This record gives sequence, structure tokens and C-alpha cells, in this order.
Amino acid sequence: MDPIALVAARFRESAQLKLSSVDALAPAIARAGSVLAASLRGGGKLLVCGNGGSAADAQHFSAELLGRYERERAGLPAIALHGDSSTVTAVANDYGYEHVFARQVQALGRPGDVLLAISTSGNSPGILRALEAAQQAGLGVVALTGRDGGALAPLLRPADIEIRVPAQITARIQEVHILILHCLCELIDELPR
Ligand SMILES: O=C(CO)[C@@H](O)[C@H](O)[C@H](O)[C@H](O)COP(=O)(O)O
Ligand SMILES: [Zn+2]
Repeated sequence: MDPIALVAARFRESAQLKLSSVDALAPAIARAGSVLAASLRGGGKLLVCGNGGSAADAQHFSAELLGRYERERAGLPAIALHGDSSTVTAVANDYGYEHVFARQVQALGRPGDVLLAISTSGNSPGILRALEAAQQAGLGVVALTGRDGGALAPLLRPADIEIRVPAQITARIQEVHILILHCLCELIDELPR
């Protein structure tokens, strides 16, 4: 494989996926922005979770809220749930890895908060448990998924928001997820709080 051709092909795939999915995704992204801004306006906080690259995306997003995105404002409350390594290792060791996010949602989540769950497959057990814990605790839910939405999609309630990237490859889905997260940052900064 010619490396330059490979790079060019990946750039084109990524750009084409973004262009071909914007019309389908924009309404749900706008709705999610309103839900997140309303939660923050009402004194709520955002709990964010994902595995692997999606954990990095969760932390990237929480950093942009706690710090800043593109405009000056006070820090906003957001917690990336994989970030506390002592809690993650203790809960995984004592209860199993699938409980790592759910346990924190149960402990930290309050009605009016929002869980932002990120999973390209929609099938990661820890994400499914976190979703159930959020629903039980009265949190709003925004889920970033891909493929067919996996086992997560049918668990969503009507008020929950799924933003599903219409692609099969994890990396391409993640590349759209990060664009979605930046749009959410901008909407949070733009919408009344
Ligand atoms: O970043 C990547 C692949 O691009 C990987 O680290 C990937 O995030 C991991 O395999 C995750 O465990 C996948 O989980 P999920 O998106 O299916 O929930
Ligand atoms: Zn990756």
C-alpha cells in the first residue's frame, strides 16, 4: 500500500462521512446542546463516559467545559468518569469493570444532571450499566453512538437523545464524535445559560 494514498483515502473517508451525515445529525446535536445548556443553567452537571479513544473524547470534552472552549466564561461542571484511577481500579477490582461508570453515576448523579455516554458500538457493558444507572437516578441522557446503536439504542427513553454516526469503522465514528463534541461546546457557549 502506498502510504500517501492510504493517508489520502482516510482523509477523504473522514471528510465524506462528515459531509454525508450532517443533515441527519444536526437536529439531534442541536437538541443535545439545548439539553446540556439547560442542565448547566439549572445548576446541573455533566457526567461523561467512554472507553479507550472515547474515554479520551470524554476527557477532552470535560476539559473544555471546566477550562474553556473558544470564549471566556466561568468554568462549567463536568466530570469524565474514567479519570479517577483509584475509584476506577477499586470498583473494577471489587465489583467488575462493567460497574465502573454506573457506580459513579449512582453516587454523583442527581436529577437535572446529564449523562453523556460515548460508545461507537453501543455495546460496551460499562456504558450500558451507566445508562441504566442514569435513568434510575433521574438524569438526562445524551448518547453518542455509531453502527446500529448496539444494545444501547433500545434502552433509551423518548426524552433521551442518541446521536448515531452512520458508519461501521470505529475510528471514522470517533472522528465524527469529536466534531459533535466541539459543536456541543460551542452550543453550550452560545445558548442562554
Ligand atoms: O480508540 C480506539 C479505536 O479507534 C479504541 O481505543 C476504542 O475506543 C476501544 O476499543 C473501545 O473499547 C471501544 O469501545 P466502544 O466504542 O465500542 O464502546
Ligand atoms: Zn482511536
